Amino acid sequence: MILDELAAFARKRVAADQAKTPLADIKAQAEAMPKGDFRFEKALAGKDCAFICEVKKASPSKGVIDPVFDFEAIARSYEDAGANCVSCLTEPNWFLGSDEIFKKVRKIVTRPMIRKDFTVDEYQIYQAKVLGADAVLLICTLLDTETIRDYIGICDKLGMSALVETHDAQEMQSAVQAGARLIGVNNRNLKDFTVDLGNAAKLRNGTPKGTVFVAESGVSSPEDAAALRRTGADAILVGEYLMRAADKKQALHALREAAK
Ligand SMILES: O=C(O)c1ccccc1NCC(=O)[C@H](O)[C@H](O)COP(=O)(O)O
Repeated sequence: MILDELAAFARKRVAADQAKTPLADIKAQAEAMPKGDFRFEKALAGKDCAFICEVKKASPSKGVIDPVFDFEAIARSYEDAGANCVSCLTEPNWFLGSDEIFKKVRKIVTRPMIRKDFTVDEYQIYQAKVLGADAVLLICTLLDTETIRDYIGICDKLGMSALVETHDAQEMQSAVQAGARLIGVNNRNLKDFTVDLGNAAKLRNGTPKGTVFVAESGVSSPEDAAALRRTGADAILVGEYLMRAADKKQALHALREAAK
């Protein structure tokens, strides 16, 4: 399964990074920074549907999405379009992302940013903080409940948000038990890449009151955004649709209008 490969490669990357900068050092760097104010989750908790706009060149399911990938121009257009938050992939092998891209996007974007990677080690949370991230992704398929709780605890100390991603009822239960405040439902099945926008609707009721609920993946039209909003999404994470849009400002405007 691709997720196992992504996780195995993430562990290798962590080992290589640790050889250069040990855990104690990256942790000290992160803890010396001003504590964040959880602005990622706050930015998604308004009364209107919020949008997390993603910067990604490629994905395992789609291959290369944007061969030109002028990520600085993309970042500028998301900023100008009023994205509530920005997601930036740093996974290098399948998504063709990098920490360097994240840092450059960070310089352009004033909105809260999530470092989108496959978190398998606490090291990556400290690394994300040092990169300037406001949030990290914790995928339930890759982490047990206890580990998710521990990682949320690390994020809390740093003032960062944790977007805890689920795909089924069991994972939703794990996210809730771990104390997640920001829960995503991935509409894409990461085992076979099929997309079912109904997945978010199916799992919406499993989230406790006060949780910020994010519908992730598979939005390919304003009608999709409208449907997800009707199911109770507080926020929608959109990647490919915006990446392929020639006019990102207009595309985000249309999604926002539809989700009113
Ligand atoms: O998108 C994939 O192919 C994929 C495969 C394996 C693990 C994760 C994957 N996607 C990561 C994402 O979370 C999406 O980039 C994100 O939800 C946006 O999805 P979309 O709007 O469909 O581009």
